[in-house]
Amino acid sequence: MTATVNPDRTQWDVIVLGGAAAGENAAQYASQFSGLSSVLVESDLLGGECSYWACMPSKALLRPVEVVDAACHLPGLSAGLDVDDVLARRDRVVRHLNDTSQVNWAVSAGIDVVRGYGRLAGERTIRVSLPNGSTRTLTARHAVVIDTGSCPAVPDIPGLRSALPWTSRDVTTMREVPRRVAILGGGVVACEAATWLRGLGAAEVTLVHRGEQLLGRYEPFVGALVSEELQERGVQLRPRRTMAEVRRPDAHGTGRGCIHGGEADVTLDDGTVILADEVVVAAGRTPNTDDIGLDTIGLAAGGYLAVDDHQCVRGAADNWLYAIGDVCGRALLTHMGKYQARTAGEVIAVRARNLGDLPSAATGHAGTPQVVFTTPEVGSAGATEQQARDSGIDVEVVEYDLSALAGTYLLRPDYRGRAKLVIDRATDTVVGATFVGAGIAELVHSATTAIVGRIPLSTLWHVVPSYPTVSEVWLRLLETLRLQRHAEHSR
Ligand SMILES: Cc1cc2nc3c(=O)[nH]c(=O)nc-3n(C[C@H](O)[C@H](O)[C@H](O)COP(=O)(O)OP(=O)(O)OC[C@H]3O[C@@H](n4cnc5c(N)ncnc54)[C@H](O)[C@@H]3O)c2cc1C
Ligand SMILES: NC(=O)c1ccc[n+]([C@@H]2O[C@H](COP(=O)([O-])OP(=O)(O)OC[C@H]3O[C@@H](n4cnc5c(N)ncnc54)[C@H](O)[C@@H]3O)[C@@H](O)[C@H]2O)c1
Repeated sequence: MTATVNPDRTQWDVIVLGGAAAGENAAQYASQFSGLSSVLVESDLLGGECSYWACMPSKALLRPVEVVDAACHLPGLSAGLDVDDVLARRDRVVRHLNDTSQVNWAVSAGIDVVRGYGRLAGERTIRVSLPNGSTRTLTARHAVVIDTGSCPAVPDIPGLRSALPWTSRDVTTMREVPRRVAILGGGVVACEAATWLRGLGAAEVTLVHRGEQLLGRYEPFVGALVSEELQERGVQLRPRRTMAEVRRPDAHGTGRGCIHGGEADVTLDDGTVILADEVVVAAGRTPNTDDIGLDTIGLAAGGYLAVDDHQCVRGAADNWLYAIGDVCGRALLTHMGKYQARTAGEVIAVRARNLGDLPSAATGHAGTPQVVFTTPEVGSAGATEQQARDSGIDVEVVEYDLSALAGTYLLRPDYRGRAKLVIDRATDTVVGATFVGAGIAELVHSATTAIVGRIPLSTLWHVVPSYPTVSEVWLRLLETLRLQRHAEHSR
């Protein structure tokens, strides 16, 4: 949809470059109660990666797989899925790649939208290449916010690029399910994609990753449990490996989400060959900063934009330049980008109107939550044990087998899962929590609350979980800790 903005207007108080959900939040929070005017400059769909090619379509594909899995493990039930219907629902979830409702929201919030590709052209100035080939120069009275996001990193492996592999955009918008898939990567995108590809009928799915364990940024038991379950579902794992060469003589561009040509021969670095109908690259992200005019303000292109806790870009004088979302590299998650955006928007309003104290995004990052929607789910908040130790915390840990709860037994009799808390002995508060298992996604917010709220364990004892729910793990963890401490003191 084309937004109607006076074509002769050149100045706003705030310009947001990149109109993902975070950019929308930054514009909203800067303008809402301050009277500041704001404009979003967007080259593609308003709403960004999350709405159309990442979080929303991936979760739309994963949910039916999870429901079938849950039903198949509950005696008395059975379930099946219709792939065409699942893909059709995914298309509805991404609104058939139409951003009209997002543009309508922006207009109703008093935020202007300019369609085109923007680049910095000096301080507080954005030059936009418009779809009709002309350019338009916009200036900001107060601030420019960069929310240009990230794109898939494609490693420099011989033959990989010319094989036209699928990236996250193809695998989330897939129109057909390849029979044999070779995935490069062992992180969140790779594990989630393997789950839905296999769940939707791919016969052979192989994950090739260079780490010791899948999901290597989490507590070690996470990768072990997810690997076990993926393997039981027939996914082949190739840890400590990479692709040495990809040969696909008949690669051709058939469109996003369609199989990009003929068979691919994927040779691994140990010489084994995998035959695949599609190759998926899920090997991390690259920030979109290589072509946004950073050189015009003396900043280097290509890297993440380092920011302070007001989301102000380091190295740009006078607090006019902010960065939010993936591009600042703090946490590549939609909800954290939106948190950074709310902070940046309020900081801009406070600075423009001399309103006093500046909000900071430090506190929320200490509890950074994430849910990985594999089967089983993985949920975490705050630090892992290793991260806490590395930051100098005197750490105490406690773990609990989630299958021992009445709540999880009722979910499924063969429940498998684990929970772990990382505790700061000095303050007797939780600084990190990790859960793996079915139905743990909604537990994560309780952990985030405990961490960000620095709730002492002595108070957590009075936060009584309902019976029989998975939340009872909180009580069991405290009881296990109590036993541990008793044993420690009696030694
Ligand atoms: C497959 C997948 C699944 C994911 N699932 C989840 C999940 O479940 N939960 C979660 O929290 N996170 C998830 N993520 C991560 C999440 O998608 C990203 O963290 C989030 O989308 C980043 O948002 P952003 O604001 O940085 O920008 P993006 O969403 O990357 O959007 C940037 C926008 O800027 C525009 N743009 C870029 N350059 C310019 C320019 N020069 N001029 C004008 N416009 C420009 C782009 O067109 C785009 O619209 C997932 C990621 C992937 C790949
Ligand atoms: N549910 C969610 O919250 C969700 C879902 C998807 C993505 N995301 C976010 O998107 C971001 C990107 O995810 P991702 O999985 O692409 O990246 P990642 O950085 O999490 O994982 C990259 C993986 O690729 C492997 N790898 C990289 N280069 C390789 C090579 N040459 N050979 C073999 N293996 C290689 C790494 O070892 C790692 O396992 C993450 O930060 C994640 O937080 C979040």
